Amino acid sequence: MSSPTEKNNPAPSRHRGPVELRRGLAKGSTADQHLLDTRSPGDFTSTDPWRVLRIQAEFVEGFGALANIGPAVSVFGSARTTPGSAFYETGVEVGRRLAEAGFAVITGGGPGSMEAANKGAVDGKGLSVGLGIELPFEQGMNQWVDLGVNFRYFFARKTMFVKYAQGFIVLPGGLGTLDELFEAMVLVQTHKVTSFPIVLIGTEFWGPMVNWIRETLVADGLVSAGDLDIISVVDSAEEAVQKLVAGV
Ligand SMILES: CC(C)=CCNc1ncnc2c1ncn2[C@@H]1O[C@H](COP(=O)(O)O)[C@@H](O)[C@H]1O
Repeated sequence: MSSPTEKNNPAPSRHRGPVELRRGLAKGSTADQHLLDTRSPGDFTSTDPWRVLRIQAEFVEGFGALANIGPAVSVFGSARTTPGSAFYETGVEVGRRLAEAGFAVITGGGPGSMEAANKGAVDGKGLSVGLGIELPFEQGMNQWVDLGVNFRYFFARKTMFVKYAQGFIVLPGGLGTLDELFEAMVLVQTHKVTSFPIVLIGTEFWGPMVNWIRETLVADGLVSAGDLDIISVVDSAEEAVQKLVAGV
C-alpha cells in the first residue's frame, strides 16, 4: 500500500522502452539524448542490448551466406595437427571424398584438421566453407576456405555447423572438438535435430572415450545404451564418408 504522501506526490518515474524506472533509477538522460549527444562516451557498443543486435546480425549474416550451399557435411578436428601427420592427411582425404560425393565441406576455418578438410574439399573441386571464430590469439581463416564467415560468438557459429550440415565427421581433437561432438550428440539424443550421422575417425583415439561412456555412463544409468548408437567409429576417411552417405 502506498502512503498518502506517495499518492499525492508519486516517486518520479521514467520509461525506457518497456522498462519503467523509479526513484533513484529514474534520474539520468533519455535514450534520444544518449543517441544524439555527440559528447556522450562511445562505450554503448559494449552494452548488452547492443550485443543482442550484434548476435542477431551474426545469425542473419550466417543464414544469408550459407542458405544456398546445398548438401553439406561439417568436419571437426584439432586446430593443432600439422601437414604430414596422419590425422592431417586423413582430414585432407575426408574433405576430398566428401567433395567428390557432392557435399560442401564446412569446418571451423582454422588451422590443423580444419585446414586439412578445407584443402581436401578444394582438391576434390567441392565447395570449401569456413566458419571462423574471433579469438584473442588471432589466426585468420586458413588459405583453403573459399566461402568464409567470421563469427564473434561460438554459439551463433555452432548453430551454423548444425543447420547447414547433413552430418558430422569428427577427427581426433581436443576440447573444441569434444565440445562440438558432444553438442551434436545431445542435439540428436534430445531430438532437437532429425537424426543425422555422426562419424568419428580413429578407433584407437576414440575407443577409450566410447568405453568410458559404455562402462561408466551407461552402467550408472546416466545415458541409455541406445545413445551410443548416435555415433559410429571407423578407421579411415573412406569408411567415414561411406557411413555418412549411407546415413543421410
Ligand atoms: C592453434 C589454435 C589453438 C588455433 C585456434 N584457432 C581456431 N580457429 C577456428 N576454430 C577453432 C580454433 N580452435 C578451436 N576451434 C574449434 O574447435 C575445434 C578444434 O578445437 P581443438 O583443437 O580440438 O581444441 C574445431 O573443430 C573448431 O571448430
